[in-house]
Amino acid sequence: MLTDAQLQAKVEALIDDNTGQAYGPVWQVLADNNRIHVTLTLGYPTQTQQVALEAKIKAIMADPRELVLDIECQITSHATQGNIAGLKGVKNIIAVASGKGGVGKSTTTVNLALAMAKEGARVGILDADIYGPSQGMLLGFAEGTRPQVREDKFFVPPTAFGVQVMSMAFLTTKDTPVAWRGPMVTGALMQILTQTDWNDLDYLFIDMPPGTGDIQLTLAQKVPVAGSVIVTTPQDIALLDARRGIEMFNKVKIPVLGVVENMSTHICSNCGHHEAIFGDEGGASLANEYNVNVLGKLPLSLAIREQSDAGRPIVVNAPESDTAGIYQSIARKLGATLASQQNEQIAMPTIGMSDD
Ligand SMILES: Nc1ncnc2c1ncn2[C@@H]1O[C@H](COP(=O)(O)OP(=O)(O)OP(=O)(O)O)[C@@H](O)[C@H]1O
Repeated sequence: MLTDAQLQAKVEALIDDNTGQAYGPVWQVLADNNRIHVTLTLGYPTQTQQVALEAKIKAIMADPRELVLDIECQITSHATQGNIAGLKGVKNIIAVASGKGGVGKSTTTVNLALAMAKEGARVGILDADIYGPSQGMLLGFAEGTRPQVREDKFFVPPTAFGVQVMSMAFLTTKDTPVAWRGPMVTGALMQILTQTDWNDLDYLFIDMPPGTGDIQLTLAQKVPVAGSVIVTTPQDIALLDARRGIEMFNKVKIPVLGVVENMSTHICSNCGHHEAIFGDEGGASLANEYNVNVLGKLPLSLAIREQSDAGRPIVVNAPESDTAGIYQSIARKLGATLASQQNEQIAMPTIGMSDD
């Protein structure tokens, strides 16, 4: 039988799919004659990998004793740009942005947020896409949904599939935002952000307005963000726009945690053939140029659109599908990338609603 130290060395050398590197000393192994108890402590959630990881550990240990694996997740709060005050009730804000409209930013945000929740994190979504708020529809909220207001002071975010959600659309009529100009939009969004009673979130995803204009820049300066994700399609023009997105975040010193390439291949619904109709590897060349990772690639898929339109995004509607698996993998990589930033927020004041 292997000793604890030998078992420990084996698990430490295992490669973490989410980082591409060996796990290292994040394990605790305690074995007796019948049982090997392994505890893995990570800075990001990875609940959906439990079964696969157990199988991997069993295979490398080749030991007849019973294996018990506990995965513990300790998500810390990461520094914000310029160390601006964080948001009460939220450990990390992740901005999801695109250089231009219609590339699937909202669809990606909702599926990523739901995937992160499935991995075991506490998650929220703020729909800041003021001119086309769609999170309410994507999550199946009835039209006219309004948040509760507690003590005349703060909004209680409605929840869908365990995710806390706030949207300007919950507070306005259909025509309101169109008439607003930039400063009103950013003012209103900051107000919603800080006056919502976010309940103990590990990650708050912000569905940013598309583009890289004044509104986006102001938000990127004011919202206390831990990291950003750029959604792009492989077409050249979208890539050009995505560059502006990356440059905007670089300018305000928000880490770009990765690029998600959406609608990257078309899967024929008759024969299952994959075709890169918008070209290949666009996201990868963008990521190389700016030294950021491609977190994953989503196919152009009828199921993604249909299930989004029906208010049940694919991650909850078809959790066993290959596509849902891609979102899960992206969510884990995103969490792992943020955790690897090693820039923990140290006892900073927070902004937001307080009870006094
Ligand atoms: N991978 C995909 N496969 C098929 N359809 C998709 C995919 N991603 C998004 N869509 C569809 O494309 C349309 C635009 O997506 P979405 O609203 O998410 O884009 P957006 O970038 O947020 O747009 P906007 O600029 O309006 O905010 C939607 O109808 C959505 O269902």
